[in-house]
Amino acid sequence: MDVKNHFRLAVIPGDGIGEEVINEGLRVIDHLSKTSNKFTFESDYFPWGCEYYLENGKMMAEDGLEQIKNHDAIYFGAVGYPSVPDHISLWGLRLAICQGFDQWANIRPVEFLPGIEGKLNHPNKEELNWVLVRENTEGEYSGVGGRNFTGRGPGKEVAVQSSIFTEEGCERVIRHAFELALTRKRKKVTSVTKSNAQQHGMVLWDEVFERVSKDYPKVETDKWLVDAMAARFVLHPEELEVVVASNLHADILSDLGSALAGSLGIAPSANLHLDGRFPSMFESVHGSAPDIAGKGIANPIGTIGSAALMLEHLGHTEEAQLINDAIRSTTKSGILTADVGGSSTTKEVTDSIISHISKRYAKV
Ligand SMILES: NC(=O)c1ccc[n+]([C@@H]2O[C@H](COP(=O)([O-])OP(=O)(O)OC[C@H]3O[C@@H](n4cnc5c(N)ncnc54)[C@H](O)[C@@H]3O)[C@@H](O)[C@H]2O)c1
Ligand SMILES: O=C(O)C[C@@H](O)C(=O)O
Ligand SMILES: [K+]
Ligand SMILES: [Mn+2]
Repeated sequence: MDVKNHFRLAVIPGDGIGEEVINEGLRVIDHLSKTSNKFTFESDYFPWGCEYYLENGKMMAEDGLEQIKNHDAIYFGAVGYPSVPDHISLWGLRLAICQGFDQWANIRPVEFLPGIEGKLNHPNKEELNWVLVRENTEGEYSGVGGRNFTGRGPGKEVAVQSSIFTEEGCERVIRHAFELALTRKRKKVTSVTKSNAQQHGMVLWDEVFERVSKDYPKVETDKWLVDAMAARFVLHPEELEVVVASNLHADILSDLGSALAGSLGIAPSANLHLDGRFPSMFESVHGSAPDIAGKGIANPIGTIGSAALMLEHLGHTEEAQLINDAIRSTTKSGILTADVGGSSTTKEVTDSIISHISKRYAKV
């Protein structure tokens, strides 16, 4: 994407800790804007989510997509709260945006930050980093299916939940994984499916992977069934570089990856639409964490890291790097929230990240 020196963000804090962490992310972006002088931005807030649903009967405004389609990017907190069924909240907001704006590549890096113990027993943890590329518009999230169409009585209900895999949908995300691999030190793409059991859609995926891989002779390839891949995340993470998988498989593997690295709270993500028609959306991998909401202890790193992905997407690679460096300096110095073994608050972690950004500019 071209460099945007001024951009408009659509900010959707959503529910639970979504609101808490998005404010921290905005504080970081605002500070960086002022200290770097490289970009300016304005943000429009959209108060959509479960509270909005309880008042209005829908998760976002009727013309919600229309209202945000011309923004340069969407900065998203998290959606979902026990007051609303999860499938209503997810379909009404996150999926409405990801699918409505054809954000077909969900990029989910897994990084091992210094000072965070993590849950992985590996000799070279700090050298590990891989990225999951999640298909983000179809597959198991097609939404196709239904209930009760047999008219059978209580205790005999039937539900159908179908997946849709299209050749074009598979190809664009697989191709993107190869392009991403070309930009990395180790050029390797691993494809994940469950084509032994899912003999239609996932066999199509495998065939497309095979075909696309021929266009990238310099990229090493590998393919695994998802169950074995879950084990491989734990046993041989050094073999992972770019991992491309379906919507549901990559969803599950991304939580596993972030837990291995220490916590769900540290994982960033980018929901990319790369065809120029709609904005992309940047959000943490985690959800609204109702169990810790309102306590001021949520880890803001996933959301702040997502701001770095957003700046990179908007052409500000150096500033994105500064955020990532400041995150690393902060974790290294032991300023950590409880989920990663510390006792700092959400705000204290952000303050530290901001102060590390300031230090970098003081040196220049
Ligand atoms: N993209 C999204 O907006 C998104 C992602 C996942 C879940 N959800 C929704 O969020 C709600 C809660 O889902 P869940 O409990 O399965 O997943 P969750 O990610 O919200 O929480 C899982 C566990 O991780 C912890 N955790 C998550 N983020 C954290 C952070 N930043 N700092 C510290 N700890 C953190 C939580 O406290 C909880 O114990 C549901 O409604 C679900 O549908 C939304
Ligand atoms: O799968 C989803 O879309 C919800 C959530 O688990 C996520 O990872 O974004
Ligand atoms: K999120
Ligand atoms: Mn998830």
